[in-house]
Amino acid sequence: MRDEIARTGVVLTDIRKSFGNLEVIHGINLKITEGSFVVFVGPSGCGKSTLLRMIAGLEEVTDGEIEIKGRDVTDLDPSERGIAMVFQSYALYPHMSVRDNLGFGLKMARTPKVEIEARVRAASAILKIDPLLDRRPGQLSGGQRQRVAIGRAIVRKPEVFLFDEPLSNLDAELRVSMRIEIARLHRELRNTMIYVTHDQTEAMTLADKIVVLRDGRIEQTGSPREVYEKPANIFVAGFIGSPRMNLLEAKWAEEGSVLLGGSRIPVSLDAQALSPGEKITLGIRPEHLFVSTAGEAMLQARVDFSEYLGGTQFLYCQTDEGQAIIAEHRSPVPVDAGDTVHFSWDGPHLRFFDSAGMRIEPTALVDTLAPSDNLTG
Ligand SMILES: Nc1ncnc2c1ncn2[C@@H]1O[C@H](COP(=O)(O)OP(=O)(O)OP(=O)(O)O)[C@@H](O)[C@H]1O
Repeated sequence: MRDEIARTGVVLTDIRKSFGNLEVIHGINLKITEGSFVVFVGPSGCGKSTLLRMIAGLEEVTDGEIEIKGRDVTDLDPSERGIAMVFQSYALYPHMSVRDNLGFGLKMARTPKVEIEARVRAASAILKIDPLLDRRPGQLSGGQRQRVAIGRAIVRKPEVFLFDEPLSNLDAELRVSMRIEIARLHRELRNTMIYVTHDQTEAMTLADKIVVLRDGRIEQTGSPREVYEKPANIFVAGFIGSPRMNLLEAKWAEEGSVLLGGSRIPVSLDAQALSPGEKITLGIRPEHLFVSTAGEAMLQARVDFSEYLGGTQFLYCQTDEGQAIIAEHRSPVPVDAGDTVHFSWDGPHLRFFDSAGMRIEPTALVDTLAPSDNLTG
């Protein structure tokens, strides 16, 4: 028990938030291991920023408790919580030099001058911003400003770093390099980091654990591999991954087969809870659909659009039954808009969801996999 408390960076217990009469966070429970990198993702308005701001103390909780490193901080001021937050807007003081921006929070906390200087030096060395220390924010590029904003968080030596879409004002190339810097920073500092983003790649590459939110509730928490390979439900399956997982409406036929359109397709699913004729959704990722011959195909579709991206090609198709599917086509065989294509897949890549949208664990399938093939991440 003691060990668990020591290792727990942040604990949210039954967190609720209302604005006026409108409840937007509906009882969130989450344990964040100390030193881990947790990313909140979800559609616009699902409550990512509100949750982060409540952890920061910038927003009051309506109900529930927040603990940081075993200490109840629910009613503490932001400055007393041991957190530092990095915003999308950088929030730097325009009239101060970078050096003064970095040291300002410490100065306000009456930290001795030598200590401030030492911490500013250490942070600027970590972020390689030494040559910028005497400039003002207006004389910096977007990436440099964000580096200063991160530096300002580092000098405070927080227990927990909170990032609210820190890279979304940067252009694509800079986002990639800053993303790598943030990953490096986490590896060096080993602090707990909680990060809100819209960007799938940031979530997948930075997170130890992804928290998928929808409408103020957690849909799933898991490693990037878990949420990608074993989505808990149709919502997560459709949200994680770009392009999204194909979700095909089908009917359970009998043990070992489903009806997809007019065809009976063999599946390795031991679903005793399903009865013949019951609706079932098949999930298959674009990269797992491959162009095959008519004889072995599971699916026939017409290509509406084709996007050629060099290393790969996305085919946007309609099945004969009018279901939209996206396939990632990597073979050298050319496929163009207007073509009719036969698709197939390997059974283990298929995911199954019941009529309530929850994933059905393919027990029979898992039992027959070798341990090294198991999908737990
Ligand atoms: N100050 C506020 N007053 C009233 N409603 C608010 C306030 N702040 C947020 N909300 C509402 O709370 C819900 C969650 O908002 P929040 O900003 O946390 O979502 P988000 O997931 O961060 O969205 P986005 O990805 O668009 O930034 C939304 O419905 C939003 O309209």
